[in-house]
Amino acid sequence: MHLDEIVARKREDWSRITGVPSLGAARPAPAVPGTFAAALRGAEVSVIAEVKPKSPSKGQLLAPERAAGQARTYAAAGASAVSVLADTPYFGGSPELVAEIAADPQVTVPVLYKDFLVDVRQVELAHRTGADAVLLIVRAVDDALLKDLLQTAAGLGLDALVETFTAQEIERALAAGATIVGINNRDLQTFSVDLENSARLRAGIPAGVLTVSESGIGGRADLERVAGHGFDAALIGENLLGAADTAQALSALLGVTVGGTA
Ligand SMILES: O=C(O)c1ccccc1NCC(=O)[C@H](O)[C@H](O)COP(=O)(O)O
Repeated sequence: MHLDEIVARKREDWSRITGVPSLGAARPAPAVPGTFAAALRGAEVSVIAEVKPKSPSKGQLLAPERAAGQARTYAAAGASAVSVLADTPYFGGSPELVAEIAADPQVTVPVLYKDFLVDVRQVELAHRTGADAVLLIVRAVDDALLKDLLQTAAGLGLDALVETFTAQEIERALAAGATIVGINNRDLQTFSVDLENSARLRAGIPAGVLTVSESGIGGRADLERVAGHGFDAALIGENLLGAADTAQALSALLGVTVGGTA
């Protein structure tokens, strides 16, 4: 199930939805613009840890009943932000899961709403969950819609992580006004992962724009490599979720041991 198929299904689903779905509960405090961006600044390289219950390439990664607690574990172990899948059919998440995590007082870090956005109403839905930021995938939309999504997010106080895979997509992201640009190491058509993609494309992003290397990042050596290429943050899912002890795996990745610095 590659990106084109996922995006086609999202378009079809949203063409049938009227209005913006209600989440059945009052959303928490309004989003504060810049919260997610601020969390990525400062540290040598920040980690956005992902709550991804399953994936098309790897199948089940996290038992559904453990998904909400996983965000707490990540926040306690030093993640700078958490990314939570809102997509149900392919990734096993939901907007309700994002809302539960965003409302959890023990999740003390910003929350990224992770879905395949093809309609501005999805940004409104993300806002209702209490998330701090949305992911926008350049390849999934045309330039006009990308701008609309970015402007809608900004109008609601949400930051946007704009995901790219090629130099041309980086240009499109910047032209649309992106201030946080992600470079995916996973080719979403073939699922092959190559960390060199981040290294190759990093120079195309000007100073002042926050940068995130996404996918396929494993141990401390990978994170150091990403930091060495000047990235502000790394988005990491599978390699943390596959560890026997995710808190310990994240601490090791960040170079800290419980109670001190490694
Ligand atoms: O993760 C997948 O298999 C996938 C398949 C199709 C479209 C998107 C997909 N992943 C989206 C992501 O952005 C990753 O979940 C994220 O970058 C974290 O990657 P990883 O650390 O490799 O889990």
